[in-house]
Amino acid sequence: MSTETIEFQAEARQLLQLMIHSIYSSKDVFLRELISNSSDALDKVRMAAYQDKDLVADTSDLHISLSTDPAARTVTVADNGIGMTRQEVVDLIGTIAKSGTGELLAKLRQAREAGGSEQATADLIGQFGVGFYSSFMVADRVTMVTRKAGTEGGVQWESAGEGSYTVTDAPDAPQGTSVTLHLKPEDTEDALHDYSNPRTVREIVKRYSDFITWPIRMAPLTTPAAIDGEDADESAAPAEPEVINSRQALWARPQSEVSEEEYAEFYRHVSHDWQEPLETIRLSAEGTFEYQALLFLPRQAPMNLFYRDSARGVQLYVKRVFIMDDCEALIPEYLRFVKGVVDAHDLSLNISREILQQDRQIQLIRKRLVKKVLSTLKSMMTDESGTEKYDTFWTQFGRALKEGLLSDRDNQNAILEVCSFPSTHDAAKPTTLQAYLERMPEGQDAIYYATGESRAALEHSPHMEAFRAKGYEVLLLTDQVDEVWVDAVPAFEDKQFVSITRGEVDLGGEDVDADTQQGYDALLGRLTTDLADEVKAVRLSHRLTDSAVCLVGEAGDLTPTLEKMYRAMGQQPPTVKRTLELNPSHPLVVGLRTAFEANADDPSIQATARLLYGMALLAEGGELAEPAAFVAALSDRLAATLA
Ligand SMILES: Nc1ncnc2c1ncn2[C@@H]1O[C@H](COP(=O)(O)OP(=O)(O)OP(=O)(O)O)[C@@H](O)[C@H]1O
Repeated sequence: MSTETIEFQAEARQLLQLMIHSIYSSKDVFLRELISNSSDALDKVRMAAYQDKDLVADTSDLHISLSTDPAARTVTVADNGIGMTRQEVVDLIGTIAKSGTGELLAKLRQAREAGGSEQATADLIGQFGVGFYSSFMVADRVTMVTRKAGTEGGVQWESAGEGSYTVTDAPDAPQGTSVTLHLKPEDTEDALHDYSNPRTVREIVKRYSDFITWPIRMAPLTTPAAIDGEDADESAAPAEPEVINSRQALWARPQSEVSEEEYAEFYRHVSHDWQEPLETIRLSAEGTFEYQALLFLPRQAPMNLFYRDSARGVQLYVKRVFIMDDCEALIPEYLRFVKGVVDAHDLSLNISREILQQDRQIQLIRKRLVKKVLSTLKSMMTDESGTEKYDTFWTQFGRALKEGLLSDRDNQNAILEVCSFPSTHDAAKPTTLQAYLERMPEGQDAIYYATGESRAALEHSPHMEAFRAKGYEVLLLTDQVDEVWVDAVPAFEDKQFVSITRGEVDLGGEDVDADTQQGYDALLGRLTTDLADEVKAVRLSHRLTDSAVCLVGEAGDLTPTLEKMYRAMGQQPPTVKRTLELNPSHPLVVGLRTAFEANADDPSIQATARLLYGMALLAEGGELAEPAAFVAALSDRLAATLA
């Protein structure tokens, strides 16, 4: 196959355009991205050679080499790592195969059209982890030559970052990948430095990639003639390539010697994030079973946090040797946003993913990581100097963390301790459960909550009336996961979670007296028959003060929101009938009883029963099955009152 011209996939093209016209203040980061890719490629070839003894790959001198050519205005980042096949080049470089890409691009466009801040746009772009494409921030043409380890013959890829790229055979390509950037003119005003100057390159490597464990070699200039800033001693013998990174694993260095900036750069390397981490967590164990971990909480949720393909887990090293990315066995799914590295000293180098799941050491490490993450969250939450970090964390990752209430029973309480929930106490700020308990008035002995689709609907639902009257705070739970965990978590600090929309409530108020109850028995029986298709029963209510009616479920029943969620997923859950509760002191209910007692055969009784049921649905923010029938019945009733 000779030269082929191929169009970039539409999303890739859009993203490239954004990169090219990028307003990133720091264009230097392209180098970090390329070095990071090379480092990954070296990790991969070492692992591949280890796992497949027949692989014809050269792993004798794995390294990254940088070279510049000031005259030609190029800079090249090369590695002798895993490389790519022709098909991989097309699939990995020409397309973006991440779920959520379309939505994020749409958000970006909106942000731009709305004149959003440059930082906001940059943060959005950063969520893509644009890696290789960042080359086009500094280059107007990029050439990549690559050969997959263990295969013959390579390919050359080239593009100006416009609509298409070319792929050509490169029979003599060495193992690995070499990326050459044909640099745009220097433009200091636009923070576009002269990346063909070795000194500039060296400084950037020191700043961003010092910890990379592979040697990064800087080739000497072939023309030592006066390069601005580079000490050229013409009498000296031709210099050897020089290793310019210190190669020290951050997690193995004493904590006091590692700067925040170094942690931040390392975080960017492992996470592909462009921002700083929100929190850095270190832990280590010595003795018979030794390991170190360096974990990070990101500042922003990745776009695919709630997609199935969301990568999870931290990197696993064994005695400084990279073993695998995304090691799921080390981190439970609900902590999938945690990034970082675990370096275990006593594992076998050729441990597989399957074996890892059962390895006792790994299970122990995982247990400790989880506890440490949760205790870190607790410190963030109770930090006396402010809870901004915790607040950011909760906004970004609270939804994911709450999944742990279902999947990690052992840590249920520790998770509850670091959760926050919107509540009726303060519309602007969610509350912790501890704070809720502290505010509980005398006489309240449960944690009350309501689940539903929006805060507004819950706040105005009739179910809330008696609680408001009593001054009891109610948690307003509107995330999908809330519908599920509330049934799985019995209590917090001995206080039960009680739904205000399910079961009978007894707020210790005045009971409906026996006479009233008796007076209503016949009507309740009749309404239960009339509404048999819609409700389980009709009874008098203890929870209404202002409204005439409301619907309540039984504890453990599917809630209306859950039913809807199942339907949205294409399932057909059994329809759950609820109980209709009437407020015996409401004029409408009193009037209905009078009408019923006057003439039990009056057809308007049944019509009113249906209207009451519809009203109860509407008041809680629900949807009527037949809105037109409801409206027809309502206009009939209204017309009758005017006649
Ligand atoms: N030097 C390289 N050697 C081998 N494969 C590479 C190299 N550079 C890039 N690739 C392949 O191309 C893919 C895309 O690279 P790119 O930099 O765009 O994104 P990424 O590194 O996967 O992650 P992110 O998009 O989060 O930065 C990589 O995942 C890798 O498979």
